Amino acid sequence: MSALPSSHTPHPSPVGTPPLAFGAAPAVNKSPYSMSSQPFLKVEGLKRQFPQPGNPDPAPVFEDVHFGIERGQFVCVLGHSGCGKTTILNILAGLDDATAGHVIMDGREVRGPSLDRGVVFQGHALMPWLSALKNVEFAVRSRHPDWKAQKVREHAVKYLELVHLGHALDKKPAELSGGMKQRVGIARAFSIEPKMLLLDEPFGALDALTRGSIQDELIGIVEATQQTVFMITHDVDEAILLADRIVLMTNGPRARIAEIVVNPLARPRVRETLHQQPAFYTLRNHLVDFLVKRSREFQPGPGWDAKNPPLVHPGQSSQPA
Ligand SMILES: Nc1ncnc2c1ncn2[C@@H]1O[C@H](COP(=O)(O)OP(=O)(O)OP(=O)(O)O)[C@@H](O)[C@H]1O
Repeated sequence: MSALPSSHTPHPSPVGTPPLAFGAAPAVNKSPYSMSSQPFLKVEGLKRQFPQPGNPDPAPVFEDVHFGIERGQFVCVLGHSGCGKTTILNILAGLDDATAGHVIMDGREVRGPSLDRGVVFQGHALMPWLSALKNVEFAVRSRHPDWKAQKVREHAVKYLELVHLGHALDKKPAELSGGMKQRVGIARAFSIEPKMLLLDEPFGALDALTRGSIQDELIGIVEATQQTVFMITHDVDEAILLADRIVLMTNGPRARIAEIVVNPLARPRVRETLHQQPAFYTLRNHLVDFLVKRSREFQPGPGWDAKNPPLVHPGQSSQPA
């Protein structure tokens, strides 16, 4: 147990809090080439084991997981099904407890759900009896219980407009398409202006066209707010489009972080022209090669250190993170 102050709050929902006003970004270290020794989010020695009936000591899903995220960084995690990505996200959200290790965010140990962290899951998790607006207002009120109704409404509308849902404020989830529901979920998570946004394959169930347009909206909001993001995806192109860094996990059980890949593609990134950048295919091939081959055959080489996974610049030599 760490002596650090806990970031646990009595709020039951992990929907988020505002360390920064919308548009007023803090100083951000977005350099893809440096990582401070005390990053904004620090994951140390994380391990998760799920004891089973008759087997109290099964192989852990993952172990010895260490990484950091700087404030304002967008980090994607890639790895095969079952390596523990969602479990890691749940632990970051404070919705699950690690068997060993801990997570420090902004100097405090994560020990439960908090409005400091907004979560968007693949399933939209909206309240079906409330309109899009009321769903977002509910989150805003939980974050700002002292705000008057008009202020709550204006704040909620602002975020729904950012995801182009200004015309659908009064529609209930059953009246919205899958993409629109995910947009409401994204507006809700951003509306409480969390210190950290956790996205668990939020676009996994959407068709390619809808997925592309929501990705574009996400890029716009993240750039405007300098939001710190941890996102799970199975889509290599999505990771290349969105991430500053891509965490590559080996297959489970006993999954670990093999390496952390630095995305060299300049921002702002435009989906339609990204593949024209010379570094695009080097990066893409590197990620696909990992998923197809190296994720299952991973053998730590000499000098590989779980506490300091190599920071890889595809096409160049690697260095410790
Ligand atoms: N509550 C639980 N009890 C027992 N086993 C669990 C529990 N939660 C997760 N697991 C197991 O942990 C492993 C990792 O699950 P997790 O969902 O984190 O993987 P993942 O990498 O996110 O997979 P996917 O990409 O398919 O979503 C799986 O084998 C899963 O069955």
